[in-house]
Amino acid sequence: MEKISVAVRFRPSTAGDPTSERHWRTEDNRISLHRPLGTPVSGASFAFDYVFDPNYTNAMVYDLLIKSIIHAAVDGFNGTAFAYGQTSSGKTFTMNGSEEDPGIIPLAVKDVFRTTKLSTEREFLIRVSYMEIYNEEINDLLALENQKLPIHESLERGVYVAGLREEIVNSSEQVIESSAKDPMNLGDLSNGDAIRVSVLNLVDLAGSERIAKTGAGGVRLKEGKHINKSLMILGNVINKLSESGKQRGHIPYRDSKLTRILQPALGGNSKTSIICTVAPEEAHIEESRGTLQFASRANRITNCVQVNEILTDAALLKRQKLEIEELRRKLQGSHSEVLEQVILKQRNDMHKSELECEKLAMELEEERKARQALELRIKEQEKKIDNLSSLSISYHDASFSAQDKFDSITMSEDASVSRSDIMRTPNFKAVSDDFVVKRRSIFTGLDSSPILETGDNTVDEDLWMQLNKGCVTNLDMLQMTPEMKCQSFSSLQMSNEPTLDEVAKRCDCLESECSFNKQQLEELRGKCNILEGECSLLKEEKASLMASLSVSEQDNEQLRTEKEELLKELDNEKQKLKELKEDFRQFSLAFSERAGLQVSLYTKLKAMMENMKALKVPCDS
Ligand SMILES: Nc1ncnc2c1ncn2[C@@H]1O[C@H](COP(=O)(O)OP(=O)(O)OP(=O)(O)O)[C@@H](O)[C@H]1O
Repeated sequence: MEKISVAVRFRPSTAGDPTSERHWRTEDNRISLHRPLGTPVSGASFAFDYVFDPNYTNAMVYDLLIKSIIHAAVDGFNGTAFAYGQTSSGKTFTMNGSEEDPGIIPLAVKDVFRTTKLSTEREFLIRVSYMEIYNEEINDLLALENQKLPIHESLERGVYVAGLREEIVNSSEQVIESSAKDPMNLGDLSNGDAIRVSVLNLVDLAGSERIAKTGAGGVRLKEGKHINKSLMILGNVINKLSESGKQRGHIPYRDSKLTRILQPALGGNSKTSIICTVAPEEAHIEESRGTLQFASRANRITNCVQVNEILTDAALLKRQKLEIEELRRKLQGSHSEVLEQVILKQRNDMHKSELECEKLAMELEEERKARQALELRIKEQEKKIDNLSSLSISYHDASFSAQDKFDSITMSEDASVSRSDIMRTPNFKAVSDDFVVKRRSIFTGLDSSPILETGDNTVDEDLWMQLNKGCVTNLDMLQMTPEMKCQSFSSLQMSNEPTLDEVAKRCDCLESECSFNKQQLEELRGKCNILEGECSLLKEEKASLMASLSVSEQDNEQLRTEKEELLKELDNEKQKLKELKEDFRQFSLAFSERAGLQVSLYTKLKAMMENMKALKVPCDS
């Protein structure tokens, strides 16, 4: 996008009119209208790309405003420069200039030839046409028979005047001086390459003043009306284009020949500069304000500029080959492959996480089993503890009954050994010499009371046996240690069943084991919870992976479709290329046939001429 450049140019005031200084004041690129006393008029201050006061020469105006357009035209961009302003404000002076101060058209023409000659890489063909728009009719000024020419539009040429003569020129001297409209085609002929064709319009418009002000009548009035209409539509087009996109609406390019021809220059594909000429005198203030408003609106227009290329068959072939290569490259390095890799990676990731999930599930299962086993073991141990406890209680009861019995047979001299002491700590209290078993040779009649009223602290062997109810005891040992203390008694008593001490110890042991197992169980539960959490996280991850996989697969599907379309396009292009090659071949054939025909015609003509000459000779003689 490129803005239209707009400059305002003041011509010198007519001799002896000092009023201009008082009204228009310029400062850099600003102009403002002031009252005779010097106060600024509101709404009459303007800013442009350039403001040229009368001190600026045409060459300076050209350098600052037009030169870049001319150089761009040589590079293949369309260019337009036109002057707009009321009669006698200096349009023609600006566009054509004088001998001493050549205007934009001669300066541009010279510059075109100078620039094209400097170019060593490209060849140029310069064609010039020259026309006027008069009463909404287009007349060719190079071929006066070409009148009322129509405007056509085509894809290759855009908008153009059909039938307008175009002269090929090789130097600036050959270019016909113009004062109306001067479109110049700059064709860049580079062998085998695309041809750049740019159109340079250099336009000198008619005066923009209102027709009533001219006081014209008759033919002049009709002419004025057309000019007026044409410029009014130019104003409308500029107005519309200066508005923002939505408000813009329809642009009435087709309402006049001028706007139709200038269409590319106004909001189209062209670099455009407008020079608005202003007459500085007081009498022209209103017209000047109108010109400045026009300029101000034009300054808001943006064009869309691009190089114009026309392709020769060879260039077209080359271009299409490049396009096909490009399409192929696109297909090879297409995004779909990248996406496929992404999908593959996602699948791998998903597979990994599935495996991890399975592993975790197995671990969890093992942990669960271990927990169950542990719980079972704990239960068994608790049962055992219960059993042992009950056993301990029953044994305790039993020991008490035994004790009671012993109490009755023990001639205890130490009353300090109490029942409760024996119950709590059966081996704790040492009872000295209070009970000693003594072997007896003959023992009978023990049923009711095996305790002998011997008066001493010994019992015989059989009694001992009966009291112990078959416990295996080494009585020899007992005999050998007849003075064995009560402390040994319990071991004798419980040779086959655990002692209370052992039971208590075992209980303690089992309890500690149980509490350790419980602790372990707690730890396992915690571990299980963590594993379950991890497992659910993995499940979530899996779900999101599945979702992204399905999105990727959709993308892939779309890309596959695109790829297929591209392949179809490629096939079409190949087909076109084939057809073009065929056309080219046909064309070459036709061309060579024509060349042959021309040669034979030439030979025939030559022969005829010679015949005629031969016939003529006898006549003269
Ligand atoms: N910048 C300038 N410096 C010197 N003289 C100028 C300048 N601009 C215009 N003039 C003179 O002013 C007069 C009117 O200028 P010109 O003929 O260019 O006006 P115009 O706008 O083309 O008028 P019209 O619309 O009738 O063709 C001419 O004599 C011209 O030489």
